[in-house]
Amino acid sequence: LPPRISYFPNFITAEEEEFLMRKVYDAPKIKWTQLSNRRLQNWGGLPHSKGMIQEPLPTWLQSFMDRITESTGAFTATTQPNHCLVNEYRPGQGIMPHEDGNMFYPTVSTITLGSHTVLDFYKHINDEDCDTLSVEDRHIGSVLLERRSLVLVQDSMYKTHLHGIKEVACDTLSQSIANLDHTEHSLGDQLPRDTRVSLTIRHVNKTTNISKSISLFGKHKK
Ligand SMILES: O=C(O)CCC(=O)C(=O)O
Ligand SMILES: [Fe+2]
Repeated sequence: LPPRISYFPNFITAEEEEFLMRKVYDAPKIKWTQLSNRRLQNWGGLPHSKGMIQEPLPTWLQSFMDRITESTGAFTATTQPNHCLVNEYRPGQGIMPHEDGNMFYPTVSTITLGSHTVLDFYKHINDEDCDTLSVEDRHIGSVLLERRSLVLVQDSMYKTHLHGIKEVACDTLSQSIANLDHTEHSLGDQLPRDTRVSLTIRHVNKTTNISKSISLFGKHKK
């Protein structure tokens, strides 16, 4: 795959995985947003092009975000992760190919809990010679995300490629899995999916606080 993807198997222990799962499922029901093909939780504020109104992150989450910063060097002093999106996928659920966009620093880090998945990468639809190709013809490779792993997607893989997860209940590992040698699995393995919870940890470029945002949205008249 083009630069760059970094894969860290067993980034967290089984106990830490259980701890994080418990924290996610202990969150109040109102914290969940139900989409047609998955559920999600937002931590740190709602990303918005005018600036994310920052909310304090719980310490259980902040400590894992700090570990990513300290152990990977993927974020700089001024681009510390400040946002976490929790996605829950049941077997057969996924996410359409998309780009994460310029609200975020061009690094995304994802911790996978509960089940593996396969993250697929595609050439961008705006690429020359690409506009006539089908989605499958634009597929350039995939990464197997095992439970407890961390993956970093940076640079051109972030900026000029799309990523997505197929809506299947079982993955058959093919040649297109770029990190197969760094996993516990082999070519041809069939891996049924269980419920997967992912923590997508990013730096939101533009942030604001509540008083700044009130004036930003024009409600603050003197
Ligand atoms: O669940 C994942 O690993 C990917 C989530 C994702 O791409 C997103 O929320 O933008
Ligand atoms: Fe994404």
